[in-house]
Amino acid sequence: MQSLQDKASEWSGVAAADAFAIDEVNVFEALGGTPQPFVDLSTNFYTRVYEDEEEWFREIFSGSKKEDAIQNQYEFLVQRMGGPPLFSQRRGHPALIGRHRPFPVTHRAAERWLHHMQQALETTQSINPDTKTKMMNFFRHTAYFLVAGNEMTRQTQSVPPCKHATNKPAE
Ligand code: HEM
Repeated sequence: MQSLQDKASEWSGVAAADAFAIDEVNVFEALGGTPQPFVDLSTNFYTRVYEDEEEWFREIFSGSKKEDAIQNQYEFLVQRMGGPPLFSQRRGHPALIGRHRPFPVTHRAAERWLHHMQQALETTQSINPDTKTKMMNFFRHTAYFLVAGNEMTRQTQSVPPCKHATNKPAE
């Protein structure tokens, strides 16, 4: 059976090695060792999401306050990119597939999410070009990993561990 990682690579067009190039250096330290670049990116991203002209996509986020969504995302990114475990301290294990279970994470939604993230990255000055490329590969792969996970959770309750939420090897 094709694993979620394999599906993520196939659907996103990003090989696992490129998706996890973010683990080859400590991105958090490379960007100055403060949460600020991640706050900038998440604010930029969610401002686009909450103002999206496509109502079907904007609606997916209607259950959360924009400020909370920004905090959840930037704390996750700080942690995942090599900084302190801000997300887990406040929210627990990232468990991304489980946390996205209430939402329609379809191929179409993934493309819209990635469109906003691409634009947010392009207009965030505090992240250098090389890091932007690495982060976008991680985002593309993760988005499709979540699409594959969303399809799977409709069939089963248990989800396998993933490398998208931790840089420790999958068990
Ligand atoms: C594929 C399309 C995606 C959709 C439609 C989607 C949708 C959502 C929604 C509606 C929320 C709730 C907002 C909140 O209250 O925080 C959320 C939260 C979150 N998403 Fe996504 N997401 C997608 C992709 C991603 C990707 C690619 C990542 C990581 C790289 C990600 C990471 C997160 C995190 C960390 C949270 C906060 C979870 C929590 O604190 O409970 N999402 N997402």
